[in-house]
Amino acid sequence: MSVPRPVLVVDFGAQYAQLIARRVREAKVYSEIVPHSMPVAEMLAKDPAAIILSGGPSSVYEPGAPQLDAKLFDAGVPVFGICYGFQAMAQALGGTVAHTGRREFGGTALATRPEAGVLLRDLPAELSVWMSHGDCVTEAPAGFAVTACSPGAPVAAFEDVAGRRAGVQFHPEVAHTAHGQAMLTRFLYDIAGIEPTWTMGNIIEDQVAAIRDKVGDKEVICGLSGGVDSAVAAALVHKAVGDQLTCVFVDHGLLRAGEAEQVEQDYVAATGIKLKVVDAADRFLAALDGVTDPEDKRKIIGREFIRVFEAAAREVAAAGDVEFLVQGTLYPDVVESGGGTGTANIKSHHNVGGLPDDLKFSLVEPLRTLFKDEVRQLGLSLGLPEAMVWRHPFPGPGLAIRIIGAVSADRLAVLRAADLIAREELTAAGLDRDVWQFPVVLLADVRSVGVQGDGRTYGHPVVLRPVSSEDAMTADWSRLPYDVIARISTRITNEVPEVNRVVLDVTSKPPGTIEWE
Ligand SMILES: Nc1ncnc2c1ncn2[C@@H]1O[C@H](COP(=O)(O)OP(=O)(O)OP(=O)(O)O)[C@@H](O)[C@H]1O
Ligand SMILES: O=c1[nH]c(=O)c2[nH+]cn([C@@H]3O[C@H](COP(=O)(O)O)[C@@H](O)[C@H]3O)c2[nH]1
Ligand SMILES: NC(=O)CC[C@H](N)C(=O)O
Ligand SMILES: [Mg+2]
Repeated sequence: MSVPRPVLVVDFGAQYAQLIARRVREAKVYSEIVPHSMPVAEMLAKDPAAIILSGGPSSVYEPGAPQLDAKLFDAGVPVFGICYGFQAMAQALGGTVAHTGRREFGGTALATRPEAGVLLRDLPAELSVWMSHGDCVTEAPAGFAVTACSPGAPVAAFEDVAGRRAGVQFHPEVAHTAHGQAMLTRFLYDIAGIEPTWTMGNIIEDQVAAIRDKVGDKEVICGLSGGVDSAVAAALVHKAVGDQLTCVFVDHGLLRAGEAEQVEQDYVAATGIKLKVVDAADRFLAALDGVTDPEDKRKIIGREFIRVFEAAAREVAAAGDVEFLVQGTLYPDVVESGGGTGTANIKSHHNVGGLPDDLKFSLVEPLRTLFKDEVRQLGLSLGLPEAMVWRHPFPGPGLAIRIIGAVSADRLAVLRAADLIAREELTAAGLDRDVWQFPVVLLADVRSVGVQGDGRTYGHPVVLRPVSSEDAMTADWSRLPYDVIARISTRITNEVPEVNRVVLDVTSKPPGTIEWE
């Protein structure tokens, strides 16, 4: 298999390094992330087609800030700097970076001179871009044309087209920057001269080869949830090692109505992969008894999953232990669990931060650097049914992190009933594909007074949390039609006796997250 020349994304500790790599893939160009600490000679040894310098939390002029070795520019490789990378590039090439006291965060108006370069050509002269900076470039290096400015950044973009170098203060990689993808492709195709030849097919080939290499002739189990990520991971592993794979579906008692039955029937029918179903509801509920702290719940669930996989592995293996566990882990699971370069722990996803310390399996996670929409495309390429590929995400810890308070069988039954109504009404309104995910949350320790049938009630509220998103990294609350919300509210309060109030969550992410715990 020939390895294409990579576009290297040099990570300066950015929130969005993976997002840059993902946008490059979207432009059908192969990319790899490398740490800023990698020596330039090592970067150049990879024969990069171009180099993109990411953002980062430091200030270039502070002692100890990650520096850019000017030797990078001697090799003639095309370079694109973003935010910190733009500032580091300016400094290394003799421009000036300063702290002017004017910070810009979020949507910012950009005034451009499209004709002065290539990057912004044919784009509007006024653009709304996403900024996140406190420092700015006040003077471009010699030989660079200034192609844009904003109220807080006198030099918001520069280009040296002949030298195949450009940079921007804003973030073209985030969905909120207008024409961001167009700018990145301009750099890749028109400045760096790269041909768009890389496809998802390459991911499949590469991963299948890597899995074969890692697993050899050993037995493998895969945690299968019925969600798209594990279905795609299992399909890849099945392609690589065939019948050495057994999938294990854990019914932990925290599932939604009808879910276990659906996985048991549909999955095997659609894929023909061996499936083992484990009923582990009692042990999960016992382990969660009385636990209210979200992180405690997540760690307990992560541990119990592994214990169940271990027991299942002992039954699956004809001889000896099963060494490998496949999980459908995606990049947002990793970065939210604090697994990025210097990133914070937001919540421990059960399959990453919630894994027990004594984990003995070697993990096989072919989707670990990808985002959900890429995984969906992969699923379609692998021939999985549309209904499986477009299913809304459902978190592994299930309804346990949608009951705010301790988890019990009674509370689960209440939430399950309310959740089913919300799902039914969303589907009936034909809105499934307009919504990314629709958690229903039970505020189990909160009660409020109501009046029903002329009598007083003292019941629990549920929260409707429909959101729109592209990759779960950021999200907004879905503007569902009021009549759909009204129907859901009426049905829940009529049909679920314990619930006498329905509220709507109108928080974006950030500052909220999608799930409440
Ligand atoms: N009930 C379950 N039984 C077995 N494995 C599970 C279960 N729930 C989650 N997992 C494992 O944990 C991984 C992460 O869960 P996650 O919910 O993020 O992915 P998914 O369920 O595959 O896809 P989706 O995000 O669409 O729900 C899964 O890919 C799977 O390997
Ligand atoms: O498998 C999972 N295990 C987990 O522990 C977990 N926590 C959150 N999620 C899902 O991840 C996405 C982002 O969630 P948040 O905005 O709530 O952080 C959303 O799609 C969430 O449903 C999880 N999935
Ligand atoms: N997002 C970034 O890369 C920020 C760069 C630098 N820390 C600044 O504040 O200007
Ligand atoms: Mg899931």
